[in-house]
Amino acid sequence: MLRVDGLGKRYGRTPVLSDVAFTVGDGEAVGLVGSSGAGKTTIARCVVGQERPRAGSITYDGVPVGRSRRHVQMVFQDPRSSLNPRWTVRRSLREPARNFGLPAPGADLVTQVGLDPALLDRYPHELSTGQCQRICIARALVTGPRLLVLDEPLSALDLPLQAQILDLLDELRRERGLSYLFVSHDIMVVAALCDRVVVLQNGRVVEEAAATDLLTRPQHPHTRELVADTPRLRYA
Ligand SMILES: Nc1ncnc2c1ncn2[C@@H]1O[C@H](COP(=O)(O)OP(=O)(O)OP(=O)(O)O)[C@@H](O)[C@H]1O
Repeated sequence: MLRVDGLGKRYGRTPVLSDVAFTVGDGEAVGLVGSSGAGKTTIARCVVGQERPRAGSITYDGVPVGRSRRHVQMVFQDPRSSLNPRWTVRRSLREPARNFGLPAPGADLVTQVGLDPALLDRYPHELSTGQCQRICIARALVTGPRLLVLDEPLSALDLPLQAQILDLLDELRRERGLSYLFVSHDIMVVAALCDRVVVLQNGRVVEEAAATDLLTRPQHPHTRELVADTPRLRYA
């Protein structure tokens, strides 16, 4: 289980996170929503150990996250810029395995994310954005993680592709028993994938609820705003 407790962070004198606390249970998908600047990416980066919080603790199964990197992996917003343009897909997938002294992944990993293994010898510029995001998801799976932190993984994609990647994430979670911390400004996308949602405003948690309750009975005014601001037709 991921446990975030009393998390605080400042950039210079500006506080960006204050006393943030939540958990992500085994096999659970938790959404982190909030408008731009709420602190979502900062939390995601703290969870994967890319940022050091000023206060609080983040543990995975009781171990500080900095020491459980293999089990907590991240998928970023812009798949194209998060792949090395000079590396083939094969190399991008081999690198995390090498870092952790694991065997190089085979073609089956590429198949699992819905791609043709022939793509292993291609470069990112030869792939579509959707294919790049599938490769980034595959890359995050190389170390056999238990938790994926997904930071706006759909925002570079058009709507039909968003739905496809959501389906893939849902399937991978069921097959592998993964947990997700899914960061998004879009409460509908989060509700489509997640069991539980944490709502953030100005670096504070203002509401936490089951995904279904959040849409039908939002409690906090900011949650109501987020629900009202999102087009309702998608993923219905
Ligand atoms: N490296 C940094 N230096 C200074 N301020 C930063 C830095 N990174 C983020 N911030 C500020 O911290 C606050 C939270 O940013 P963060 O990116 O975590 O929000 P967010 O909810 O992910 O927003 P968005 O949806 O726009 O990505 C913002 O006010 C942002 O300007």
